[in-house]
Amino acid sequence: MAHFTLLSGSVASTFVIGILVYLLVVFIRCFVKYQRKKKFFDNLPGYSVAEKHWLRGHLSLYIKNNSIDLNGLQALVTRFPKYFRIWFGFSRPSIQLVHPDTIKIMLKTSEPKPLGIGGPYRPALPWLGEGLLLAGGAKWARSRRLLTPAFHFEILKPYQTIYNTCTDKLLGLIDIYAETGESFELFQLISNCTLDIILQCAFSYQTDCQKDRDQHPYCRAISNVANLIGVRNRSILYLMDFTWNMSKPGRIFNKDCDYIHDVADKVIESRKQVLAAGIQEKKKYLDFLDILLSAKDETGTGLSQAEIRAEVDTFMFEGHDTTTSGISWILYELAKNQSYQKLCQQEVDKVLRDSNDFVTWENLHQFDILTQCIKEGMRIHPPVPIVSRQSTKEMTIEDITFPKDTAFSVNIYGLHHNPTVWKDHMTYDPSRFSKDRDLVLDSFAFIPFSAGPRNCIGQNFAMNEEKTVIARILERYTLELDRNHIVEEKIALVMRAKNGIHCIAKRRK
Ligand code: HEM
Repeated sequence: MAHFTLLSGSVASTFVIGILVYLLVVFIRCFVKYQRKKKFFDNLPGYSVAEKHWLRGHLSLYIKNNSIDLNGLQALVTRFPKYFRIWFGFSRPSIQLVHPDTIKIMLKTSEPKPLGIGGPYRPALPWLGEGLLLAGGAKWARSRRLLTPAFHFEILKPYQTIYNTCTDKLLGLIDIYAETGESFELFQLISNCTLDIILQCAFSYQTDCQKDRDQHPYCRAISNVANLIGVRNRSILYLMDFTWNMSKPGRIFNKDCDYIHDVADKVIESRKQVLAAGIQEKKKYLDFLDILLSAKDETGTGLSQAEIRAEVDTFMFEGHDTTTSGISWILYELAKNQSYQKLCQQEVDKVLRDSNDFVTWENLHQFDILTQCIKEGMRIHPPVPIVSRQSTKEMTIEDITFPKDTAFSVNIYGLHHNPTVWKDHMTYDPSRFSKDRDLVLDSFAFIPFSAGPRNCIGQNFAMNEEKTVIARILERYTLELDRNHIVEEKIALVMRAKNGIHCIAKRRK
């Protein structure tokens, strides 16, 4: 018995020693790997290693007041005009690409989005699933092929009626402020209008969201989840799924996600039943859902219910906050630069002179100055300021071979404000985009819609919407900025205004 106890004691201690040795080996390997990674990334251009906090890395230099410090970012772009490295925490280096030469190497690939812990797209995953924005590899390639017909010009043409009728409602609301001369917050009004538009284009969903968005549970849920993605991205506390899911905002997010999925499932189901029953609906246009339901790949296989839902949700997300940001900041620049606003108004008056308050499909191609002003607005205030990728193989950029799994960001804001690419980058000068100007631009110098195989599939939809809404506003009003209100940019998933954009509308006719 004593012999057995002795034996089992020695087996146990050998086992414990074995585990300890194993843990030591794992620890040493991780440590060596980390030291190698640290040495490689520390040696790259960017914030100095001396400024790096042992836990937060360079986060407190880069992020101030819950948002990227734009002056700090500008200083980095000026010092390192091709790319720079930032340590997000002690173990997460990020390479920020800010020049066409470096950006095009990444954007010509279809490298996936970083969806791991701490990745900026991860919080959107429970809502959007593997829709086109977040999918990678073969799944993304198939979806991209199946969804491309949804943005054919024959499909987009009838949406002009939706853009115009939704803008009618918007103008009705601005009229109330114009009558009293009271200043109003532009971002929210535009957001309600673009939500109205995308709800109708995505699945013919009619709501009263422009009048009272918060009264409509679906619209309220969409606003909540979009805001809560930002909340999660800004706090280190919510990095892990379980801390997020247990937190109050996490629980609201999950509840609203379930509700949004439920609504989409019901709409898809009832549309499928109509199709199965062979009922011919009298429709003036095909919405995205119609296209998704009829899409088939080479083998004749269509999209599953979950896939269709993910794409509808992706359109809701990508097709609403982005256009809100674009339209609001373009109008802000026109209100600030009255001479360009006047030039646009003259052009709009001429183009729309016989059109009876309606921007037609043909009109869209007649806006030359307006298009220049829209592009310059999106250069200064890119609606999607940063997009990210995770490399799946080694990549050589500027003679440096970056290891597999490097986190890259295409910093569109940095690119559009890179003084080696854009002279007087802070000056609003729409003539940069004039056809008469012999400025030869690199095709990767101006990329509000990204570029390459993973560029924005909705860019024509977005440009048509922006032109229609802005032309109709300028036809009826002259906008001025409220001098008592300071407007500040805030980089989130889209470019926001910290305290909104307050302006005054004066009726022209
Ligand atoms: C001013 C408006 C818009 C801007 C500035 C914009 C910008 C962008 C950018 C920069 C990307 C690349 C994202 C990334 O790489 O992570 C993107 C992708 C995408 N956008 Fe847009 N977008 C706009 C409007 C729209 C609209 C209206 C829709 C749909 C109705 C849409 C649907 C998408 C989709 C589905 C993707 C993913 C494409 C893919 O990965 O294949 N976007 N957009």
